Amino acid sequence: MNRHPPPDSPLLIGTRSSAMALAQADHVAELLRRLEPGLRTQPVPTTTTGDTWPGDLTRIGGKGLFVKAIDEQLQCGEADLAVHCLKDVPGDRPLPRGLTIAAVLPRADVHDVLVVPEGSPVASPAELPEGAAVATSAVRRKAQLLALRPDLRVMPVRGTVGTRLAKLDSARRPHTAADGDDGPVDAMVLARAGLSRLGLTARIRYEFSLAEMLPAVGAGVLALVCREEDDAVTALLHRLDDPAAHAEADAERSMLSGLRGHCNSPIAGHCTTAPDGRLTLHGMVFSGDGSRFVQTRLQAGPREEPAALGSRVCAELSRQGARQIIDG
Ligand SMILES: NCc1[nH]cc(CCC(=O)O)c1CC(=O)O
Repeated sequence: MNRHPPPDSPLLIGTRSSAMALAQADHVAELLRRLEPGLRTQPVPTTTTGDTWPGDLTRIGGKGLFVKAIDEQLQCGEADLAVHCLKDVPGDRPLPRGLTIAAVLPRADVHDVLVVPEGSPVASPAELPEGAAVATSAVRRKAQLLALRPDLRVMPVRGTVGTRLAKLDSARRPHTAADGDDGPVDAMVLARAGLSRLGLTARIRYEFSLAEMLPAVGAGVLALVCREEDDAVTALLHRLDDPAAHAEADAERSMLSGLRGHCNSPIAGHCTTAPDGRLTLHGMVFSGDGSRFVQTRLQAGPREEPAALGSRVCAELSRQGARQIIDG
């Protein structure tokens, strides 16, 4: 089925209105123009509940809120495709009805990085003073920070990457009860991929190794979502699909959904593709304070589907006691 008439109207790209989301939508528009030089696209920015709510996201439905509003735009025809950070797409439930991931773009860098306030001499986690405050709202990052440095005080932080950096740099910022922030911090953990999309990699002071900080499931992956019935858009987007990144994403998300990892479980997963195409999936599940964890790293069998690898890693983590650690 073709898109709603008129057929020559621009392809509408549903996106959040944050700078990172707009940059991602722009990037996809550029890729589409390279495929189809005559194609016109138009971003349709939306401010989601997740963007406007200043407090703890778990109280209003979790970080799935960022994608929910955009998915609704797609479902009701206000947008023809959406660009989602796969990391933000909930792993414990199927995509909304009628929507499909038509493509996964080549994967960006998956590493988490440490950013410090402008002028701070700190160059690594080891150089942070005893009891230093580090900002992140990701339970996965918190657990792994505490595993590295149990003395750190991990502080919640919300907002777009730009807002977070502004908070980091303003040593004395007004405290509002609603935002759950607790005064100045010594450092912040962010994803390299996000900073890179904003042209802000100069702010990176230290890159965590994968052994120090295993990434989130879907880290660095942009997923292009559209209506399943929209054959023309599905076929167009499919031409942008990166099969290796797609397979890695499928393996990681299969592990995540198997663990029924709701958005606040400290779960990390990273799948890589060997030159011969064989996938290896490393999965970890942590207790909230990082003091306990289970992990496994398994390679796919010769003809094993990515999702089957994810299930096997999930089963092995469960065998090691992942469930008890998640339920705490
Ligand atoms: N939760 C916000 C979010 N979603 C995706 C990215 C970065 C890009 C990526 O890893 O895909 C970020 C920012 C961050 O975690 O620092």
